[in-house]
Amino acid sequence: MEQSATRAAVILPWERPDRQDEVRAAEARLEEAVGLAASIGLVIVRKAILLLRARRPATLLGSGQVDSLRAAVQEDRVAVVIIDSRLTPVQQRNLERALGCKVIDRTALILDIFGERAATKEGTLQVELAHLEYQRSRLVRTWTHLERQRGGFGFLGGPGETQIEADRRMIGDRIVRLKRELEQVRRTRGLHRAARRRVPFPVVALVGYTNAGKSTLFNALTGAAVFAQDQLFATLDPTMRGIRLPSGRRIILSDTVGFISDLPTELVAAFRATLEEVAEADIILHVRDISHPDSTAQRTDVEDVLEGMARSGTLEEDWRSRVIEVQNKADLIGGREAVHARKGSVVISAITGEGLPELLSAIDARLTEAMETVHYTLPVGEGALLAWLYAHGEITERRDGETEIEVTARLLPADRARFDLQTAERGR
Ligand SMILES: Nc1nc2c(ncn2[C@@H]2O[C@H](COP(=O)(O)OP(=O)(O)OP(=O)(O)O)[C@@H](O)[C@H]2O)c(=O)[nH]1
Repeated sequence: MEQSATRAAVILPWERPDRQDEVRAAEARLEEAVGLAASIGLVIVRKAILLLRARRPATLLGSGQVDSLRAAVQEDRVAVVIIDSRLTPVQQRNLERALGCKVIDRTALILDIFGERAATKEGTLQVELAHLEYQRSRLVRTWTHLERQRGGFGFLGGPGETQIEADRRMIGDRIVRLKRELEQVRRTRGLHRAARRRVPFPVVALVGYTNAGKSTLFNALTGAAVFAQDQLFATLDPTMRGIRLPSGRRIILSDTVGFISDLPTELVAAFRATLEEVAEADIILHVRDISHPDSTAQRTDVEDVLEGMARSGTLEEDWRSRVIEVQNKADLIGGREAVHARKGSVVISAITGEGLPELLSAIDARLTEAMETVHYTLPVGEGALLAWLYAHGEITERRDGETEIEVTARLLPADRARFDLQTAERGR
C-alpha cells in the first residue's frame, strides 16, 4: 500500500535547558511522537531532538539546523517531516520549501490519528470540525498531499488568492453544516445510549496514555480468550472484542484512542468525543506505563479528563469506583515483585504476560462487587426473560407459583438497566 511506504522523519524542537532529567523527558516525548506517527502507517527513518535557542519566526529552527535537516531528508528519501511542535503557516511553508518535502506539525498529526480512530458519529463530526478549523486558520496549501493519499478531506485547491478566498468560503459553509449536524447528533444521543445498552455483556474499556500498552494488552487478552464471533460482534467496531473471564463470564473489551501529552487545546473536544465508549463501560481499565518518567503526571492527566467528563454529565459520577489501575511494563523495572502495587491496581507486563491472570480475576471480582440484588416477579411463560437473568446474573432465589415466578438475582447496574428495558418493551 502506498501509505505504508511513506518515509518520515520526526523532529522534536526542544526549548528547555538540557538538564539530565529534562533529557530523559525529551527522549520520552520523542518516542511518543514516533509512536504516534507510526500508528498512522508512516515509516520513521529518522528521528532527532533539536535544541532551540530561540523560535525563529521564519522557520522555527535555526538555519544550520534547517541545512542539516535538508541533507538528511535527501539522504534518507524522506517524504514527510513531522515537527513535534506548533508551526505557523508561514513556518510550515518556508520549511517545506527549504526541505523540499511535506512538513506537518503536531496538531495536524494528532488530527490525523483522531480521524482514523473516531468510531462514533459524534466523534467523527467533532474531529472533522477541528480539522476544518485548523485548515481555516492556515488558508494555505498545507498537508493536502497526505490527505489525498489517505482519503481524508483533501479538497483545498491551488494557492492563488482567489482560490484561497473560495476555500475560505467553502470551509466556512462546511463548518456551519457540521455544527448543525453535531447538534442533531447530540439531541439523539440518548437514544443511541439506550441502543448500546443492548450489548448483552459487561463492557470493560481501556484508557491510558499513548504507548502505555493498551493495544498490546488488548491483543494479549483477546488473543488468548476470544469467544466465537457471533452476529453481534460482526456489527461492532474492531476496537471491541468479546472475551471470557476465568469465571466463565463474558465481557466486551473496548480499546480507546490514547491520551497524548500537551494536547493542543483546540483538539480537546475532538479527543473527548473519541472517548465516548468509556461512558458505556462497566469497568474502566486505566493502563499506565510505570516505567515512563512522567508516569505520575500522566495518571493525574487521565483522571482529570475522566473527572471533566463526569462534571459535564458524559460519565457517571461514581466513575472512580469502576476504575482498575493497570500498572504496565513491570518487566522494565525489575518485574512484578519489584513493583509496589497501588491500592485497587494490578501490576502486569502485557509483553511477558505476567500479572494477566491476576488482572482477569480482578475484573471478575470487581464485576461481582458491583452487582446489585434485585427482585422480579415474572409471569409464567416468560421463559426468555428468565433465561436472560440466568445468563447475565446470579439467581440467588427462585419461587415458582401457579401464574408467576418470583426471582431474586444479583445483576450489574448496566444489566439491570438492560433488563428493565426489555421488560418495558414487552409490556408495551
Ligand atoms: N517492555 C514492555 N513493553 C511494552 C509492554 N506493553 C507494551 N509495550 C510496548 O510499548 C509500546 C506501545 O505499546 P502499545 O500497545 O502500542 O501502546 P498503546 O497504549 O496501545 O498506544 P496507542 O495505540 O498509541 O494509544 C510498544 O512498543 C509495545 O511493544 C510491556 O509490558 N513491557
